[in-house]
Amino acid sequence: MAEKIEQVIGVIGAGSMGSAIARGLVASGAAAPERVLVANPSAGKLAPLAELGIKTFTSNEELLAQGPDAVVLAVKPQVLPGVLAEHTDGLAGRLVISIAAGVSVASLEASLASSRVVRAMPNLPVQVLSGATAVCPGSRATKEDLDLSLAIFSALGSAVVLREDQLDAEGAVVGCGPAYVALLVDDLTRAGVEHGLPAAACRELVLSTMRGVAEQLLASGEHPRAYMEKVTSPGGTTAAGLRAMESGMFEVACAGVDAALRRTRELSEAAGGKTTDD
Ligand SMILES: NC(=O)C1=CN([C@@H]2O[C@H](COP(=O)(O)OP(=O)(O)OC[C@H]3O[C@@H](n4cnc5c(N)ncnc54)[C@H](O)[C@@H]3O)[C@@H](O)[C@H]2O)C=CC1
Ligand SMILES: O=C(O)[C@@H]1CCC=N1
Repeated sequence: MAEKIEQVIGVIGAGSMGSAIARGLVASGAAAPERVLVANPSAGKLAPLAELGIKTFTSNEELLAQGPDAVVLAVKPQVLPGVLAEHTDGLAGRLVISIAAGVSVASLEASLASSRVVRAMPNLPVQVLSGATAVCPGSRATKEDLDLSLAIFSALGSAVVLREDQLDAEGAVVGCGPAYVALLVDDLTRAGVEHGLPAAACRELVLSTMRGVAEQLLASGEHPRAYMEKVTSPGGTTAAGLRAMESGMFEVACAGVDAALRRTRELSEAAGGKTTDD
C-alpha cells in the first residue's frame, strides 16, 4: 500500500504525463482525489480526471489560488519558460517539481527565486503504478521536500535519488524507455507476422513475455545475462537467435540513447537554461 500523502498536490499540464501522475496518485490510494488539483487550458483533457473526483481548472491561476503544497510542472520544455514567468508569484513559497526534459535546476531556480525546486524524470507507466522516476533536489529543497517528492513518485512505481549530472542520461534511457520497449514489442511482433503468426495473438504473447521477464528479474535481482543463460540450451534455438541479434542490439541501444541525450541538450539550451554539465 502506498504511503499516504496528506499534502495537496497541484499538477500544471494535463497531457500524457500530467494526467498519468494525477491518475496514478489517486489509483494508488496515496492521495485522496480532492487533494489532487490539475490545470490545463483545454477542458477536454480535464473531464476524465474530474470524473475521478480530481479538482480541475482551466486556469493555472485558479489552481494556484487553492494553495497547493507542491506543484508538478508537466508542460513541454518549450512552454515551461512562459509558465514560470507568468506564475513566479503563484509558485513562490511552494515546492515546485519539474519533470521537463533537460531543464536544469539552475535555470528553474533562477526563474523561481522564492520557490523550492525538485527536478524529476519519470516515465509514462506511472499511470499504471509501474513507473520509474529519478529525482534530484535543488539547492533550496528541504528534506521534507525530497521526502514528499519521493512519496509521490514511489506511489507511482520505483523512485530513486540521482545527482543532477545523471538525470539527463536517466531521461534518455528511462524517460524515453517506454517508447523503446514498445518499439521492440512491435518489431518482435512484425518478425512473428513475417513467419505467419497472427499479429494480435503474437503481440499479446510478446507483451506477456516482457511482463514475465520484468517480474522475474525484479523479484530475483538476477543479472540479465544469468537469466539469458537459463533460456539458452546449448546448440539450441535461442543461442542461434541471440547470436544474430546481440551485437547489433547494443549498438542500436547506444545510438538511440545518444540521440535522445543530444536532443535533451538542445531542449535545455532552447529553454534558456544552463545544461547540467556547464
Ligand atoms: N511523455 C513522456 O513520456 C514524458 C514526458 N516528460 C516531460 O513531461 C512534460 C510533459 O510532457 P507530455 O505530458 O508528454 O506533454 P503533453 O503535450 O502530452 O502535455 C502537456 C500539456 O500541457 C498543456 N499546456 C500547454 N500550455 C500550458 C499552460 N500554459 N499551462 C498549463 N498547461 C499547459 C497542454 O495542453 C498539454 O495537455 C515535458 O516537459 C516532458 O519533457 C518526462 C518524462 C516522460
Ligand atoms: O520525448 C520527450 O521529450 C519526453 C521526455 C522523456 C520522454 N518523453
